[in-house]
Amino acid sequence: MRGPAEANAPVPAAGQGLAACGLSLHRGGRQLLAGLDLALGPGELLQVCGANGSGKTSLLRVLAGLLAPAAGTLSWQLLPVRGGDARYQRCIGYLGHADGLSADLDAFENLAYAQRLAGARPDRAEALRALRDFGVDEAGGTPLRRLSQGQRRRIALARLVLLARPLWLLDEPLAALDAAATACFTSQLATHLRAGGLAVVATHQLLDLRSRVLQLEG
Ligand SMILES: Nc1ncnc2c1ncn2[C@@H]1O[C@H](COP(=O)(O)OP(=O)(O)OP(=O)(O)O)[C@@H](O)[C@H]1O
Repeated sequence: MRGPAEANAPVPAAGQGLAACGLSLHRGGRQLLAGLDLALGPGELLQVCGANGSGKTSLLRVLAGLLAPAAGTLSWQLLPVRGGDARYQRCIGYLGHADGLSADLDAFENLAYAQRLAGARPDRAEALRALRDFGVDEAGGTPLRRLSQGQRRRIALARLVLLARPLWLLDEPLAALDAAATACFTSQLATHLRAGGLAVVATHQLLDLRSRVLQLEG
């Protein structure tokens, strides 16, 4: 059942979680965001929709600290986020259009690398569980260059779950996924939210979960 997704719903007061205040952004000579406020608390999902070029990716990159807005501020857990903020970066699970995986490594090696980068000890059993959750455990030993785009996307999503960051910022997570993988991802996202995680998802295909929806007009 689709939850009550409210388009451009009123923004709750900023508090624990992610808050953006007065975000403005120009790109390619166009104003994409003008004084945007948003706040997201534990267990909340924001879906960002809009036509091609309306600014979904740009907004996610601003929220991830990868792109500086022309104006506005960002805060996380009530503290301001500054460029290159390591405290904030450790809390984000960011997945862009590109999967950010090495094509020369297999899934286990990619996941182990990601765990090491995150300062954790690689755990093959945990990696196997995450790959199994996305139905790609049997392909786990194959270099990614020999896998399909959808299989690679599944592995990138398994990495997201494995790293267990509280704030997910996801750009078109359903790209290249079939119906089974879409259902797996939706279930994993619901589990993340139930556990108090937060998520901002840019999508052309609304997820069947209780959420707020931000419609960008571009
Ligand atoms: N690197 C860049 N330099 C200059 N302008 C850019 C750059 N990347 C994007 N833009 C501009 O920003 C606008 C918004 O792009 P963005 O990728 O955020 O849109 P989007 O809503 O994610 O689109 P899509 O649905 O196609 O993924 C684009 O129309 C483009 O004009």
